[in-house]
Parts: sequence; C-alpha cells; structure tokens
Amino acid sequence: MEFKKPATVLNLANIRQALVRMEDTVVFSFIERSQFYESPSVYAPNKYKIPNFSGSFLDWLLLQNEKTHSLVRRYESPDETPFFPDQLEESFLPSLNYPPILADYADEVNVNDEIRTVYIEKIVPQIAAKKGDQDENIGSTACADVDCLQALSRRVHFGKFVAEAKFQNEMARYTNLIRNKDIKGIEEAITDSAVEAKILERLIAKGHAYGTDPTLRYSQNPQSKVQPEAIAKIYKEVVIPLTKKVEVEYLLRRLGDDDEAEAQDPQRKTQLMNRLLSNSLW
Ligand SMILES: O=C(O)C(=O)C[C@]1(C(=O)O)C=C[C@@H](O)C=C1
Repeated sequence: MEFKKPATVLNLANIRQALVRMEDTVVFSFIERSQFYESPSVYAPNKYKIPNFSGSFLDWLLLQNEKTHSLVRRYESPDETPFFPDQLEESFLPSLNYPPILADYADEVNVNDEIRTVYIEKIVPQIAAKKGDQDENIGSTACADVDCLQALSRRVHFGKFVAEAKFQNEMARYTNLIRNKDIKGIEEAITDSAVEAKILERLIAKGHAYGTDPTLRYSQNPQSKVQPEAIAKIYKEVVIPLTKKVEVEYLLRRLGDDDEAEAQDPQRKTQLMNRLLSNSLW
C-alpha cells in the first residue's frame, strides 16, 4: 500500500489484495504461537512483579513493543492501530505527514481491547500446543502473542479502508443508511458473502500448505501445525465479524460532527451496534 497515494489505497481490489497478503502473516503468526503451551500465567494480571507496572506480562511486553515502535513512527501509519494509544512516545524522526485518506476520527475507531480478549479466551486455546504453563517459555510465548495480536489488529482495522472505499463508491446509498442510523442496512451493504467464502476456502489451503513439510508426500505428512479448519473458524467467527464492526463504526460517523443524531446520543448508538454485532462473535 502506498499511503502517499490515496487513490491507490482506496481501490477496493487493492485493499482486498492487501487483506489476502495479511492472511499469510496471520497464519504464520498462529503457526509460531502453536509451538507453545496455552500459558495462562502470561495473561494473568500481576502474576509477575513488574517494576512500575500493573497488569499482565503480555500487556507489559505489548506496551514496551508499542513504545519502541512509536519511536520509529509505526503508529503514524494509517494502517496501524495501537493497543495503548495514550502511552506512545514521540519519534525523533521527522514526521511523515501522510495525505489524509481516512476521516479525521479514524484513530478513534479502535477495537483492540476486544481483539485482545477474544485472542486470549478463544484463539489461544485453539492454536496452543497444550494446556497449562511452561515456565521456560513465557518470554517466547508472549513474543509470539504480540506478533499474533499485531497481525490481527492490522487486518481487522483495515476495515477502515474498506469502509472508506465503499462509502466513496456508493455515496448516496451509504449517506442514506447512515442518516437513518440503519445499522443492519449498513451491515448488509458491506457484506459480500462470496468474498467471505473464498477467504475461508483459501485459509484452509494455506493452513495445509504453510503448516506441513511440502517435500513430503501427502500420506507421510504429519498433521498441520495448526488445524486449517481452526484458522478458518477463527476468521469466520472473529476476524471477519470484527472487521465488519470496524467498518460499521467508521461509517456511522462518516457524515461528520453535524450529523445531528450522533451529536445527541453517541452512547446509544454504540450500545445498539454492539448488541447487533455481538451475535456474530463467540
Ligand atoms: O472485502 C470486503 O468487502 C470486506 O468488507 C472485508 C470482509 C473481510 O473481513 O474480509 C468483510 C466483509 C465482507 O463480507 C467481505 C470481506
């Protein structure tokens, strides 16, 4: 993606290609994580005494990673959404000054807390090698978790680009739906079942291809490192629904601050949207 060239970024075909490429990152990060045990100690708040920090070992590592990466301008890029937006540091490098591609509130559309919760509760048990802790590997496990979470976050928040492209392609239709706060209608408009089916089919193929030794004959091949069906299930039940949630949240604000209903009652809308979309998550 060339974020200095907004027209190429907002081309839906290019965006979908980027999403296909991100599947590789997600699948490989799951395969890396699958070497380690579930490791509940990594996620338990204050399990370890960490100087000047209250929270889980994973949160601590994620925060250190984001602080360091903010110094190399990672979070200036419009396709990166931090887990700790309030604790980033300013880079010593010159600012990148990307041309505006998304609406100015785009950074506020952030579902990372939900991604982290669903990752720990639903994804880790499906991809980890075994239940329980493995003391010698908590560092490696948390590093693998950071990679998984960042890959998932980037993929899910790419929904903002999908939403902007769809809005610009069909402005009248979306304006109408947004004005009427027709959340179900927006969800229907952004859904493309054929594209979703293709993604799931491709993930099964990638799970087999990336998770086994390609030089062995099929009958000799050991099981895939992560069950390909589990990867497809995670996409179907978590990744795609959360991407749609990002799209809907982004679109609902797209008409601007003077959108009267939004200014009056933003909380009610968020509650309603969470209720509507919660059915699609575990
Ligand atoms: O490609 C799109 O049109 C998207 O909105 C992205 C996405 C996805 O998460 O992959 C989400 C909703 C659509 O039903 C299809 C795919």
